[in-house]
Amino acid sequence: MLVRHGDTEGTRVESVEAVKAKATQFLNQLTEADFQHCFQQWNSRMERCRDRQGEYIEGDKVATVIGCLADGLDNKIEIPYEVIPHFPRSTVQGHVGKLVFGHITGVPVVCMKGRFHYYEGYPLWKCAMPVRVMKLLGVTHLIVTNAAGGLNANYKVGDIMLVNMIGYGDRTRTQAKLFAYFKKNYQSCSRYLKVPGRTTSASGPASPMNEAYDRVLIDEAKRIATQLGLGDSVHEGVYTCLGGPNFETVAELKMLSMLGADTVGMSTVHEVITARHCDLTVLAFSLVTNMCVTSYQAMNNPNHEEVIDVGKMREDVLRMFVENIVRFIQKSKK
Ligand SMILES: O=P(O)(O)O[C@H]1O[C@H](CO)[C@@H](O)[C@H]1O
Ligand SMILES: Nc1nc2[nH]cnc2c(=O)[nH]1
Repeated sequence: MLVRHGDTEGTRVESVEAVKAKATQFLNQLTEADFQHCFQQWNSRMERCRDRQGEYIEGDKVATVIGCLADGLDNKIEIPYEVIPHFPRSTVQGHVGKLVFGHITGVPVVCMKGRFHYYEGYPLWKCAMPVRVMKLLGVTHLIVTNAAGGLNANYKVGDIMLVNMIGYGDRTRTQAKLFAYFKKNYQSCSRYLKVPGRTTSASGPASPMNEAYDRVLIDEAKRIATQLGLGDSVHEGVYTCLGGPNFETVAELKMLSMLGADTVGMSTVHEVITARHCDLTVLAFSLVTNMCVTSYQAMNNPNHEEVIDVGKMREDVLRMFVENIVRFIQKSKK
């Protein structure tokens, strides 16, 4: 499932408060039973899909969060978020808001056309909810992509960075929230997700994150990059997620740089935490859509248009890259 590079056409910063108000109102009405109901609905909806499409539910599936990939899938079935019970809505302008099922080189996949961000007013558990839905659909591997600012001075616009570690601008609060959520919903979630070997504790179920990003997939992705002639433009590094929707101040970037961050974005981390909690194998990468401005003297400013343009410019490369990774995943499971 991944990210709509080239799919985002503007962050509706001005409407965040309105979205927050709506989301809060919605959440206030949401009960644990609703959440369970949502998964049950999904199961039965997907059962109906299976009747029609057979192979979509059977066998191993890969999920990618990549909007541009969704367009190129074979045998597409599109399900708008609106018709999925309790599913969030895409509020970022240009995010189509559809789950797209199909095949990449014969492998069944589901892609998100439009993902959810904290800055849209959704709580993090809700931003990551599609990952749980994917687990329910039988997904085994999650390829998460993001548009990010390049903080590492050796990177260039258009480069790809394979994520090998986790960071979070507001990590403690984020994790506390996620744990609180897991704790509250663990029993019902685990029943549906069939997460083996997980136990509750005072702080919630523990998911080790030190190997969150699968080493085999990272190494294979690097090999594929070399094979595709992308060698010099593909790196491995640390992604940091901040809340957005604003880009960072120079001071924040200096601090993140000192802490060892290589790219900076506004997504991915909560999705990966959730994916690991339900035992999905994860590969994540950033597309460097702009270089972070780390000098007070610099005259250029990052902007969303640049992010979109670079996403579009690199769409073919991303597609080729992900197709090869998907092929490897399929081969390695035989
Ligand atoms: O993280 P993704 O969703 O790839 O997109 C990133 O790019 C946008 C900023 O232009 C923000 O939405 C930020 O989150
Ligand atoms: N936070 C953040 N997100 C981005 N998404 C694309 N570029 C950037 C950036 O520079 N900072």
